[in-house]
Amino acid sequence: MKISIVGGGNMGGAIARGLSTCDLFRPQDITVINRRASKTAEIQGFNPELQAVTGDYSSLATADIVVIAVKPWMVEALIKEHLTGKRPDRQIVISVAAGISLEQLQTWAGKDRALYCAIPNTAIEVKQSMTFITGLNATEDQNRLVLNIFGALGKAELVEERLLGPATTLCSCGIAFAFRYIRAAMEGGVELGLYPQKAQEGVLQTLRGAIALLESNGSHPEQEVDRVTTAGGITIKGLNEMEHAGFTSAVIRGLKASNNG
Ligand SMILES: NC(=O)C1=CN([C@@H]2O[C@H](COP(=O)(O)OP(=O)(O)OC[C@H]3O[C@@H](n4cnc5c(N)ncnc54)[C@H](O)[C@@H]3O)[C@@H](O)[C@H]2O)C=CC1
Ligand SMILES: O=C(O)[C@@H]1CCC=N1
Repeated sequence: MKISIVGGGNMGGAIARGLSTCDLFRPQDITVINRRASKTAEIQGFNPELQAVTGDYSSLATADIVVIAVKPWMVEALIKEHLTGKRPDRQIVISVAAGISLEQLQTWAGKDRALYCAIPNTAIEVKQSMTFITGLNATEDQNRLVLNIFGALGKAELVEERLLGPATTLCSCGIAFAFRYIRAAMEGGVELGLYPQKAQEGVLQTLRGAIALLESNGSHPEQEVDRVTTAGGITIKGLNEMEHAGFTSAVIRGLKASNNG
C-alpha cells in the first residue's frame, strides 16, 4: 500500500515522521511532496528511506492514499491541478486542512471519490494524536483502513461532519493551549525559585499523573480537585485566585474564539 502526502510542513511532516515509525507502510512507500527543497531535506534527514521529493507529483498517479496537507486556501488549486485524471481505482483522498468541508472537496475532486477530512494534532509525530475524521463516498472497508492508519498514530474517531470544527478546536488547536498552560505553570515555578528544567520536569510529570488518575479512576476532574483541596488549605487559595483572574472563563473564551475563527 502506497501513501503520498502533499505538503511536508508542520502537519504533513509530522504525519510522515509518525508513519515512518509504524508498520503500516514501508518507508519507501511513503512519499512526501513538498514545494520547497528545505522541507524535503528535513524529512529525508529524519528517515533517509522516506521518499521526499520537491515539486514532483508523479507518485499521486499510483498512490492508494493521498493526504493533502497544504494550507486550506491552497487545497482547491492543488486538487484541480494534480488530482484530476488517471488514478488507481478506489484511491482515497484525505484532507487535513482545517475548515475545508467534504462538499468543497467533492466539488473540486469529483463525485466518485472516497473523500475524508481528518484533523490530527502535531503529536501525530510521536503517535499520540487525537484525530477526528469524517468521510464521504467511502465503504466500510475504507473507513476501517483510514481509522486503522490514524489509530496507529494515536487515537482516531469517526465523527459527524458538524462536530469536526469543535473537535479541531478542542484537540488540534488544543495542543497549543496545553503547551501554554505548561509554559505558564513553568514560569510560575521559576518565580517561586525552581530552576526552569526542574519546573518543566515537575509540570510534565504532574500532568501525566493527572491524566493517569482520571483514566484509572474514570473520574470527573472536579472529583480529583476535591481530593486535593484541604479545607482552609493552600490549594483552594491558589484555585480561587486563578478563578478571580478568569482561568476557566479564559479557556472557554479562547476555545470559542478559535471555533469561530
Ligand atoms: N499545524 C497543525 O497543527 C495543523 C495543521 N492542520 C492543517 O494542515 C495543513 C498544513 O498546515 P501546516 O503543516 O501547519 O502548514 P505548513 O506551512 O507548515 O506546511 C505546508 C507545506 O505545504 C507546502 N506546499 C504548499 N503548496 C504546495 C504544493 N502545491 N505542493 C506541495 N507542497 C506544497 C509548503 O511548502 C509547506 O511546507 C493546513 O491546511 C492546516 O489547516 C490541521 C491540523 C493541525
Ligand atoms: O491554527 C490552525 O489553523 C491549524 C488548524 C488546527 C491547528 N492548527
